[in-house]
Amino acid sequence: MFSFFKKKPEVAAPIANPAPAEVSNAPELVDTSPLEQGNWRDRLRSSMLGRSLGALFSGNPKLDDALLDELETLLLTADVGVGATEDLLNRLRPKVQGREFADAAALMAAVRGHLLSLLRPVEKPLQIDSSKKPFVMLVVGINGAGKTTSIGKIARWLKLEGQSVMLAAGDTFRAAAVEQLKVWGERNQIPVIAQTGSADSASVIFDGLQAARARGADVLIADTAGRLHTQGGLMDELAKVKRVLTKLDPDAPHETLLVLDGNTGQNAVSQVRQFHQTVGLTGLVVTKLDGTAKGGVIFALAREFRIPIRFVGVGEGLIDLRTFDAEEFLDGLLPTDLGGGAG
Ligand SMILES: Nc1nc2c(ncn2[C@@H]2O[C@H](COP(=O)(O)OP(=O)(O)OP(=O)(O)O)[C@@H](O)[C@H]2O)c(=O)[nH]1
Repeated sequence: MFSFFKKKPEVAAPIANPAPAEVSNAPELVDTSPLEQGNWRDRLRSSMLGRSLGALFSGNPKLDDALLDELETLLLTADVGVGATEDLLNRLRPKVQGREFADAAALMAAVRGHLLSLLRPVEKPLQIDSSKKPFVMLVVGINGAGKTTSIGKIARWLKLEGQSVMLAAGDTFRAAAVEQLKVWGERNQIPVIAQTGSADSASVIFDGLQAARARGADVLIADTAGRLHTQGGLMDELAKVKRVLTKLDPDAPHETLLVLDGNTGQNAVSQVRQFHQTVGLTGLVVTKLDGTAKGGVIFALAREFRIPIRFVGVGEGLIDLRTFDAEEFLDGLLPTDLGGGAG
């Protein structure tokens, strides 16, 4: 018998199931503009990778081995990772030695082309499969990565796309996280299923799925408590959440998203590995790329795991989410003012 039948779920927001047409008129929505795909450059320009590549390639430097050594150091420092850096350098070195690049801008264009080829395979936007009703998204990650904030942003985006969304407050460790989720829900008229005094995340999420089914919601997004990927017991709890969901829907969750702080550096690689082993990830969200994140870890992750990057977080506000677009990301990250053939 499951202990999660004992607690009575609490619904923290109006149980409205608005038709898509009502959504954009809902007065509670703070901002009804869709996700902006523009202004990536504004948001990403302070990243270390962008700034240091700009400095390296400006002033038309001599194209030689010393420049490539500097490029190598720069990429490693910006968390691009040893594998991805070596791949790039192994391609560039013979071309630089054979004087195939007319100037720094042409070399920069080759760097961009290589980085783009790394990111292309992970540029797979989230698709909500309407045959799964509700489509269940489980959101996991370490403490403070930005899970709850990202859920608020994704929920708002889905609602603007015409989906009816419900949230399950499965972060039962941190009372403030439940409150935070309720605030996101209230602002966007999205029901939030929570339990008072429950320590069992699986229980809340199970209730959430039952409630979402009962109300015919299109999407259920389940928050979970932050945990270190090295904490075996807490990781087991996530596996339990998955098991419990399959009691109601053998295919659930349909999307398991790991939220990663873009400032985490190479540790992100071990986070992805551990979470993937425990819950089988289907997508990544990389947050806080608007700050001074080094910005390179996305390349390391793309090369190592090829798990789709669904979204990136570029700020704390509800609209500060972007569906991952490799070209836009590179345009935002890489310097543009070298002149010549860097386009
Ligand atoms: N600048 C910036 N801040 C962000 C972004 N995403 C989240 N944050 C901030 O990061 C902090 C942590 O976010 P939460 O959403 O509470 O993180 P969490 O993973 O739910 O945290 P736990 O519940 O402790 O595991 C908050 O101050 C957010 O405003 C982002 O894309 N950019």
